[in-house]
Amino acid sequence: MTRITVALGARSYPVDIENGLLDRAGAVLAPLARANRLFLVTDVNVAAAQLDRFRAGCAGIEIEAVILPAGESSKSWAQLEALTDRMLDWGVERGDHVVALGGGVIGDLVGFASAIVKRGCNFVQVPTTLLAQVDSSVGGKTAINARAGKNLIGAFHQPAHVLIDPDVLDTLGSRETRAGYAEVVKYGLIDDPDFFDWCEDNAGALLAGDGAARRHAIARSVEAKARIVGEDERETRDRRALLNLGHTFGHALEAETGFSERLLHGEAVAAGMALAFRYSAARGLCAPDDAERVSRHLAAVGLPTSAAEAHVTAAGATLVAHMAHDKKMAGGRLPFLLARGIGQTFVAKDVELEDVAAFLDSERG
Ligand SMILES: NC(=O)c1ccc[n+]([C@@H]2O[C@H](COP(=O)([O-])OP(=O)(O)OC[C@H]3O[C@@H](n4cnc5c(N)ncnc54)[C@H](O)[C@@H]3O)[C@@H](O)[C@H]2O)c1
Ligand SMILES: O=C(O)C(=O)C[C@@H](O)[C@H](O)[C@H](O)COP(=O)(O)O
Ligand SMILES: [Zn+2]
Repeated sequence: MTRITVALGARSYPVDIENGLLDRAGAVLAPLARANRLFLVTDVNVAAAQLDRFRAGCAGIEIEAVILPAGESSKSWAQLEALTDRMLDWGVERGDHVVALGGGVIGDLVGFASAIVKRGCNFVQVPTTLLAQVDSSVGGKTAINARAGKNLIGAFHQPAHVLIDPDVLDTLGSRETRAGYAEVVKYGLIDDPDFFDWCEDNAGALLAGDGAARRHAIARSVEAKARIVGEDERETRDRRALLNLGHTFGHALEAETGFSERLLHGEAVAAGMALAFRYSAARGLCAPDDAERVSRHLAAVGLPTSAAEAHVTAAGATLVAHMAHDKKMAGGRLPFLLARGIGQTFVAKDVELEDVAAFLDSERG
């Protein structure tokens, strides 16, 4: 088993990565289950694909399973209200460990519900998508979407434990696997050019389900995320913001598609990263060859690399209006994650939104 610790003082926690871990989840969870009972939340697809396995792995523990609709639309006030009521009806106590079995949608929603019910109870992440295993289950960002935009209502609330079983990815669809891969590539682009090289060489194997490639990608990603979160848990030091590479553009694209299945989060991030690199090149910050290399790799695995490929035709001004709701906004200015090259992402604080709008319009031809 690989264990990576997210080092946050009293709130530190382990991220365990092991094939078949779901079948042995009870060994970790039994000591966390008050009165031998666990409250678990999942979605319909994960319930069909993995819940029986999870239950078998937790033999002897009584599991109250809440099964929600799948997809981004579950990160809503309506689902949050229904879920928190279910938790209270069940009699959840602060010391309980609520289990989030699913992708980033379930993790973000359950994490937020756990942050606010009784002013905070424990939760455990059992991520079942590539995206959730490499990114969303680690770091304690929890949220639902608001009318004004993505993840605008939420809390920082760290899980008590993260259990990653790469085998659960066997049942994940290829589109969802590809979308999660965008967040893997992100770590290479932020500050690890060797890992980007590895991605170029191994994406095919990883996406085809090769076990060694999967384990390497998951462990390297979790190590990077744990390190950055440990340095800047609440995104106040220009460090954690690096994890937002591609997200300012990406969240605007997601908002434009109404947070629907038309554009998955990872697809939006892929297009957003390609846009961030092209915008960096347009400003003379980064070599055009680097920007082309990023797009070439994302396109090679079937991810979108522009607003048009993400099926968004909106004008630059419309996309920039979505960006104005970004949580990074400070003093009326929006910091942007730009790049000086592959593995050289930085926080730029001198970007004018009008300039971004003009760049986006220039992309429309
Ligand atoms: N909190 C964070 O740090 C963070 C980081 C990245 C993304 N996110 C959020 O994560 C969300 C996207 O997460 P996602 O890509 O995991 O999407 P998701 O949770 O919607 O899962 C994608 C689809 O795969 C299905 N699924 C999940 N696991 C499966 C399995 N093992 N077998 C079969 N089907 C399975 C789900 O039912 C769903 O239909 C977005 O809302 C994004 O904002 C949060
Ligand atoms: O953990 C982080 O920090 C990230 O930025 C990870 C992102 O992949 C993730 O999508 C996150 O939810 C975006 O953060 P937000 O603060 O822009 O909502
Ligand atoms: Zn993301």
